[in-house]
Amino acid sequence: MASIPPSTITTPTVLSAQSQVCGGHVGNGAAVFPLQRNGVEVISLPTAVLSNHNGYPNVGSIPVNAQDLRAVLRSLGHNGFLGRCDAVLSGYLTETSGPVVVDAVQQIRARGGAGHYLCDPVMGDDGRCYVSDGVVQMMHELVVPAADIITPNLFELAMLTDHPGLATCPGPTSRPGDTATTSTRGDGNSMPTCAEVIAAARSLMGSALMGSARDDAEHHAGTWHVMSHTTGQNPFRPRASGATVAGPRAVVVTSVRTTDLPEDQTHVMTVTPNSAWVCSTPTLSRHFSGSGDLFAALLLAGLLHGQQKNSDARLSEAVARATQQTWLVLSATASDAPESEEPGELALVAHQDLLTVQEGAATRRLAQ
Ligand SMILES: Nc1ncnc2c1ncn2[C@@H]1O[C@H](COP(=O)(O)OP(=O)(O)O)[C@@H](O)[C@H]1O
Ligand SMILES: Cc1ncc(COP(=O)(O)O)c(C=O)c1O
Repeated sequence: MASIPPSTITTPTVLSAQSQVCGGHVGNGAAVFPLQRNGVEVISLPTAVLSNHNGYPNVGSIPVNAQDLRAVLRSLGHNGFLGRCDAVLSGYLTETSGPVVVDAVQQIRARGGAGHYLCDPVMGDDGRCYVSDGVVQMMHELVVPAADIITPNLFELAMLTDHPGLATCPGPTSRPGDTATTSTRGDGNSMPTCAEVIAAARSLMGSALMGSARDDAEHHAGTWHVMSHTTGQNPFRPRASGATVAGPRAVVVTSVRTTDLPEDQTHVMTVTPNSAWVCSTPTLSRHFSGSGDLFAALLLAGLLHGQQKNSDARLSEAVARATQQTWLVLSATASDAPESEEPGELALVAHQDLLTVQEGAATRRLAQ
C-alpha cells in the first residue's frame, strides 16, 4: 500500500487515544465526531474497548494489550498517518496503554511533526478515584510531564498535586466498568480558593514555568498554529528529538468550585505561567458521562484553528468557545429528557450544529 501523500489542505490531524465504546458517547465516542465536525481529521486509537460507559449496570469489554497497540502504531507510522499528526489528544489511559501513547507523542515529535499533546488526565471526579494506584503514578510521573496542556477536573488536579487546600485522593477504588466507591479522605466537598487552584496548577508546570519568559508569546503563538502542511515549513521551534517536556505549559481546570467564585455557576479555570482566567456558565442539574471528553476535544479543535497570534489570547478564546459549545450540547441533551433516570448519553448527533458555535462563554481575567 502506498503511503499517504503530504497534506496540501488546511485540515489538521489529531491522534486521539481514548477508550472506545460500542454504544454511546464517552472517550473517543465523545471526541471523534466533535473533532471531525470542527474540521479535524482523526486517527482514533482505543486504549480500552467497552460495550458502553460505566454508568450502566452491565459493561462488556474486549482486552487491549500493549503489543497490539504498538503494532497498530507501527503500521500507522509506516503508512504515513503519524507523520501527518499535528497534535495528540489523550483521555482514559491504562497502565498498558499510557506508556505506548507517550511513546507515540515522542515518535511524532521526533519525526518533525508538531507533536503537541493535550492530555485529559482521566482518574476520577467528585471525590471518587476510579483508576488504579499504578495509573495515578503513571499520570503523575510519565504522562502529565510529557503534555503541553492538561485538562484535569478539580479532583484530578488535587490527585496530581496533593496541594494544600485541595481535596486529596485516597488511591484506587475501581476502574471504568466497575462501580466507583466514595473516597475516605477527599470528600469532594472541601473548597479551595482561586489562588490555591492557581498555585496547584502552576506546581505542575516545571520547566515550562521556569522558562516562561523565554517561551512566551511568539513561540507559544506558533505552538498551535497549523501551518506546516500548507507552507511546507515548520514555524515552531523544534523540540530535541525524543525530548520530554517537564510539565505542561497550561492547565485548564474543569468543574472548578472555590470559596470565592459564584456557587450557582460552573467554572473552568485556565492557568498559564503568567496568567489565569475563569470562564463561567450556569450549572445544569444533570451530569452526563463524556462531558470532559467532549470539552477536551472541542478545546483542541479550537486551538488548532485559532487565529490569535498571542498564545494566551488563543488559549483563552479556545477555552471560552469550548466551554460554551459543551454547555450548549449538555443543556440541549438535558432538555430532551429532563426527568430521565437513565444513565443518559450526550446527544451529539441530534445537536451537532451546537458543536460549531463560534461564541464564547463569559471570561474573566484573574488577578494572579
Ligand atoms: N452539570 C453541568 N453544568 C454545567 N456545565 C457542565 C456540567 N457538567 C459538565 N459541564 C461542563 O463540562 C466541562 C467538563 O466536565 P467535567 O465533568 O468537569 O469533566 P470530567 O468528565 O473530565 O470530570 C465542565 O468544566 C463544564 O464546563
Ligand atoms: C468507559 C468510560 N466510562 C466513563 C467515562 C467517564 O467520562 P466522564 O469523566 O466524562 O464522566 C469514561 C471517560 O473516558 C470512560 O472511558
